[in-house]
Amino acid sequence: MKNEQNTASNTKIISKPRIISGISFIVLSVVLLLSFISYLMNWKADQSQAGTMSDKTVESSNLFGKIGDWLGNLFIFESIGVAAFIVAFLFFVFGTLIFKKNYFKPWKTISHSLFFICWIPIFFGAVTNGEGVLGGVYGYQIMDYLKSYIGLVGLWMVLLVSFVLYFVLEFNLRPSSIKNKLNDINDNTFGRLKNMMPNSEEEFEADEDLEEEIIPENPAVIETLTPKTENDFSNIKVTQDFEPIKTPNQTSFKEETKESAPEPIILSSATAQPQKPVIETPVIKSEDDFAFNVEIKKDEDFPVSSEQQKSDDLVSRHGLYDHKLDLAKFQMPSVELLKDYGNEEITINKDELEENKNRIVGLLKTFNVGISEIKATIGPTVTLYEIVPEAGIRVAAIKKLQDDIALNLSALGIRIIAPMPGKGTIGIEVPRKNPTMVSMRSVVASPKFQSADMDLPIVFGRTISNEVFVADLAKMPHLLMAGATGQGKSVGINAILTSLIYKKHPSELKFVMVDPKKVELSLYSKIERHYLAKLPDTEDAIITDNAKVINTLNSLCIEMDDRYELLKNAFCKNIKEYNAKFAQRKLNPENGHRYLPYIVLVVDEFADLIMTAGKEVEHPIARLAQLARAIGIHLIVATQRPSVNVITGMIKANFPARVAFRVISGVDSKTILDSPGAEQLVGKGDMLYFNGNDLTRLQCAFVDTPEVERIAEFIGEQKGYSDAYLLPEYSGEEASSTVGAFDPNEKDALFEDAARIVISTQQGSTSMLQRQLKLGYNRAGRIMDQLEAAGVVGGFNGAKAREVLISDLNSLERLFDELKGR
Ligand SMILES: Nc1ncnc2c1ncn2[C@@H]1O[C@H](COP(=O)(O)OP(=O)(O)OP(=O)(O)O)[C@@H](O)[C@H]1O
Repeated sequence: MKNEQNTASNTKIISKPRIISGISFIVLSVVLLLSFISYLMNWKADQSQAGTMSDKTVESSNLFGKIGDWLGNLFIFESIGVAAFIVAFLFFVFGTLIFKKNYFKPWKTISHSLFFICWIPIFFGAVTNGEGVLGGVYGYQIMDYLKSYIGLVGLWMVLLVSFVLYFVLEFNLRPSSIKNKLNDINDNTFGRLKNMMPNSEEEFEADEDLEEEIIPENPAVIETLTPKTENDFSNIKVTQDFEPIKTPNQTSFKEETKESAPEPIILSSATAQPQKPVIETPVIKSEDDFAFNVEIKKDEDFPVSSEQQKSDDLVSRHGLYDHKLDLAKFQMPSVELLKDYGNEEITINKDELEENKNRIVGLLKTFNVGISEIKATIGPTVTLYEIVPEAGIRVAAIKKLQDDIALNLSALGIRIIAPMPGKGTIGIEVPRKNPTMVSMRSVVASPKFQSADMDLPIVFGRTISNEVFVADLAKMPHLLMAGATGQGKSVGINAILTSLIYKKHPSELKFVMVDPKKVELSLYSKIERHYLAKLPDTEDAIITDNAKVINTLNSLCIEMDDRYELLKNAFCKNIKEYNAKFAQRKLNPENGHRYLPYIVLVVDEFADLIMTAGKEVEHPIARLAQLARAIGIHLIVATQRPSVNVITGMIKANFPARVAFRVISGVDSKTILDSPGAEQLVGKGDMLYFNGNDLTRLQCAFVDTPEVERIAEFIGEQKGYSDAYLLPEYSGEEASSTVGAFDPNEKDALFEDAARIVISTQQGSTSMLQRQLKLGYNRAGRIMDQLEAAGVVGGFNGAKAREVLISDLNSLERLFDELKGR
């Protein structure tokens, strides 16, 4: 309807003079065409009549009489020979253009025509050497002129070269496109011929070869597009009422049906070259014994892409790819390997409970804080007293009493949570006199952990309400741990590693272990050929030398980049999708695809590393922390000294999940958790877990060294891989040059504004800073260097913009605070 209206309005726009001139041009083109044809047929007679226009006694043999003669003589004989037909054609083109019909592209048509109007007469002049009318006088004379200058051979060369050049320039012909065209022709003709022979083995192989040639990189992704047009025949139903068409002869309608039905097109993502599949045509035999081929497109008729077909075939022959097959007999460690520490049931000491309650109530009363309700929840290490204050009592007033309450209860580790998140209460955590130990065995055996449907489940221990607490490292996606010496950090790391080992097969998980203290992680060397990753040509998988850490971190960055490349080629968003696709045999190992295990980097004493290697360690860690989550590299970084020069803003910004064991001061607690509280913990695995939003107090599960040893031995005794998982080689020269340390005194006045612009636009570009802040290049460049030194952006990256290392403005503000504190 809309189209009709459009056409109607289009017709109305054409004015009468336009119609008249359009028709005139078209009529003139027809007159010219017929006159020229007629002239060519009788040119000798017609030519002899030239100049007898006014003589009525002389009769013309041209279709258009003497005018026809005259036109033919003028355009063909006296000028451009048969190229005159192009003039007639141009008149026709002008006519259609006046009618606003876009049958021809005006400038292209004119330029093509002009070329041939020049070339054809000379060509025919050279072929006929001036005999006849094909080249016209113009053609002959130009040819003659050229011949006298450049000779006959030169003339032909000019003609040929100009002809070839014309095609090359006009149609943008290049050797590659010619090859593609030839392939197309080959595909369309020979391919079709082959397709006409169903079940032919050669046909399948040929297609497969062709497919492989076209999509070498990623043969897996082929989309099938089914054009849904008005002509789509998918809804045609052959019913019993169908009356066969009766014709006396044997007739086939196959050709006709094919023409009208649109053919499905297979578009390969790599080449986007359409290929036409064969559609089977059922043959209906009519009474009259003629073959009537009807095409019915059913869903199953739509071709499955050959890659899909291939992977389906492979899966049906060999089943899904099993990454565990190399170590098919590997036995996961049993819970029995962990020590049973006896009864872990929480015993309620009513006297202790009552005493604490009375003290709290009494104390609050002396400070005029009325309580309407009090409730106790007993956990393994602390008891949580939840208070509902009387109406009108300010939370801040209770918060202020924290020290007084602690003093009065004469207990370490009192923590006041005012208000309790999600509840209308105030929480007071009071450590128990006899805490219950949480064994690793009890939490590993718990249904919550056993049935945890997570990529990298970690069972930390138990919450304040004695529930098993399980978190997914893959979601964190990196973990920062801090705690003063002797407070349970090493046990915590062992608990994390043990949880992962209990849940993941060696083919699914690899650890890169950095242990500057040399003794903490040495137990794990026994599982080197099962669970550890290392640099090629290194002896020990567990890295104790700080110089080697830099190489390993940079090698992990290369592994990360390689993995991103693999994911990109496989059109996958994350490692999970990628591995699933690999298991379905959709990714060809010959193209570098492989099953990707998760890699967990564990750094036991980060402070030590930062002190010795500084930015050289900080940069790759920050880079990994920022980018590695999608490709399955996760970081666990632990430190004894949570000071700001160890846990820098750049590190903190990229580690949303944090664990704090007991720390020495409130400042340390603020550094690690962004809030106080960790200094109030009681130690021995009492910890706070911060997931970026909520703070949860947990009792870490206890796993002793002999238990870890037993697990490592159990795994180490089993058949492993021939070597540890090898990381990509890294040669130190690749290390990027770094700018000096950030100096707050030399900070540009616009430093913070510039940082905010960079973070909000996520573009580390100097010219963008120039534009936004209206600065000269030098100053913008200086600010960019300062941003790099502060860890806001990455190093200079050639022509590309610098990598932005901080993802949001909140993290940036925290970095500013931290920089001010330096
Ligand atoms: N979850 C826990 N449950 C019970 N006791 C614990 C727990 N964690 C630690 N402990 C006790 O605290 C001691 C010290 O723990 P751990 O070795 O983990 O400390 P650390 O923080 O690693 O110290 P360092 O940094 O000096 O190595 C342990 O030997 C153990 O007795």
